[in-house]
Amino acid sequence: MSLSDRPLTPSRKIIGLLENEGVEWWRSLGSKEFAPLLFFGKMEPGKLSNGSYACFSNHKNTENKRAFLSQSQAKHGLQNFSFYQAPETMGNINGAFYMPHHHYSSQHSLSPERIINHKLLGSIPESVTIVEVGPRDGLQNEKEIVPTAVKVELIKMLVSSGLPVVEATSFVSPKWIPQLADAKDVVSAIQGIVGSRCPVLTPNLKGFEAAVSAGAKEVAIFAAASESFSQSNINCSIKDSLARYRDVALAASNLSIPIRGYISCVVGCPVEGAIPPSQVVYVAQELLNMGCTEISLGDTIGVGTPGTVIPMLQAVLEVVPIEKLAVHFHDTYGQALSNILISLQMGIRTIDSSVSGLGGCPYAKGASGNVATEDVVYMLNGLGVKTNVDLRKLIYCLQTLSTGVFVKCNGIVKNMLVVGRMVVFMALLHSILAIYCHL
Ligand SMILES: CC(C)(COP(=O)([O-])OP(=O)([O-])OC[C@H]1O[C@@H](n2cnc3c(N)ncnc32)[C@H](O)[C@@H]1OP(=O)([O-])[O-])[C@@H](O)C(=O)NCCC(=O)NCCSC(=O)C[C@@](C)(O)CC(=O)[O-]
Repeated sequence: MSLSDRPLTPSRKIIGLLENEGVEWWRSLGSKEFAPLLFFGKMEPGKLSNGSYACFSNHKNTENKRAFLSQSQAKHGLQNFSFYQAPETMGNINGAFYMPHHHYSSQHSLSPERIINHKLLGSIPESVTIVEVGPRDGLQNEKEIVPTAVKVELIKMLVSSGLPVVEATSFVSPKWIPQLADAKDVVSAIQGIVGSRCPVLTPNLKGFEAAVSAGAKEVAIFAAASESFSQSNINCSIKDSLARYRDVALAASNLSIPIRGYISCVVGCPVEGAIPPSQVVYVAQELLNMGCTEISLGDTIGVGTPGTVIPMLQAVLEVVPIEKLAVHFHDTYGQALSNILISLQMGIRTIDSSVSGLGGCPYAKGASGNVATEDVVYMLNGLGVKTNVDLRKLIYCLQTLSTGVFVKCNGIVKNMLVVGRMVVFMALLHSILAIYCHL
């Protein structure tokens, strides 16, 4: 679950209108606290009962102030409320979202000096590189195929939020992953992008050559620490995969193309269960030897806890320099942030994540999405760690995902491109409710 999906809780209770005029008006009613709020789903008046006021306003509405509701009004007035809509936001959903103009701001109460000297925080790096994997890891897992133009738009929005690396797609067999069959078009369309690196996955030389001719400047190969997972994911043994990857790595090195190496199932496999750190170490050493510039350790099915992740990281750190390591956690059991925190405490500076927690793994049934990028950024902001990511822009991207372009529903992003379809549905629902209430 990402920030945007969470229900209102007492700790997230304050609802504010973020236009100055509205805030002043609200203040005059006695409210002292303001915070941006974002939520999805139908809003229940009861959840607004926080001793404050619920306020919704359409910025274009000259009757702006009347759109504010007092708490008691809110209880009765929400079925047809107008809501704040940022000028740049598309869509209109009855009770669906509230666009914040402000950052979510997580704060810390320690000065930089105190953080450095703190016994638990002192080893956390000053800055972290976030590798956004949503367009690849997220979209490869969607049941419906997302149109190329939408993918490209998503990548551009992610880049514009300041993410330094946005993994764009995979040059894999379209028979295996039809969702990414348009890899060539996606890569061609993002050629003008500046400011972020956009690597792509390549499972073999065929994929590597296609990626390079489409314009890819960085690639990633993906091995596994589990024999069964290697078979189901890339249809060969670990040993054979490493042989294939040596060819790719050599070709990449000849063209001075940086190559990242993934290792899947670093703590657990859907078939084999617990994976011993020694298996991860073996694959990591091989990837390093063939020239990988970075190694990303994937808890593919999200079963790791600090109890398994720490020994695995300690073992890998014996062979891979820390600056070459990245971590890639899925959030099946809500352990991703704790695993990231301990990775940071161990000095790791590269974190993979996926906007809105998109993802899963086509070959690991039940694996939930990657840790949500917005949650990672929120935590890092709170720790005073620099990421270069503008959380407001990221949230805007996420909202576009959830409203104009996709609708997120029970953890699955369904490609809708159907603001229209949705609005019609909502209008119908609204009419039915109105008739029902009238009767
Ligand atoms: C590896 C293969 C290709 C082997 O697939 P295969 O069927 O064993 O290979 P093949 O060499 O026998 O080829 C079969 C067909 O695929 C074609 N082919 C072969 N290679 C390519 C290519 N590169 N691009 C396009 N087409 C390709 C090839 O030309 C042939 O076409 P046909 O003659 O039948 O018409 C296949 O198993 C595959 O594509 N697997 C992809 C699996 C995948 O993408 N998994 C998800 C990514 S990994 C992941 O998500 C984990 C990660 C990274 O996020 C970290 C974590 O969380 O753990």
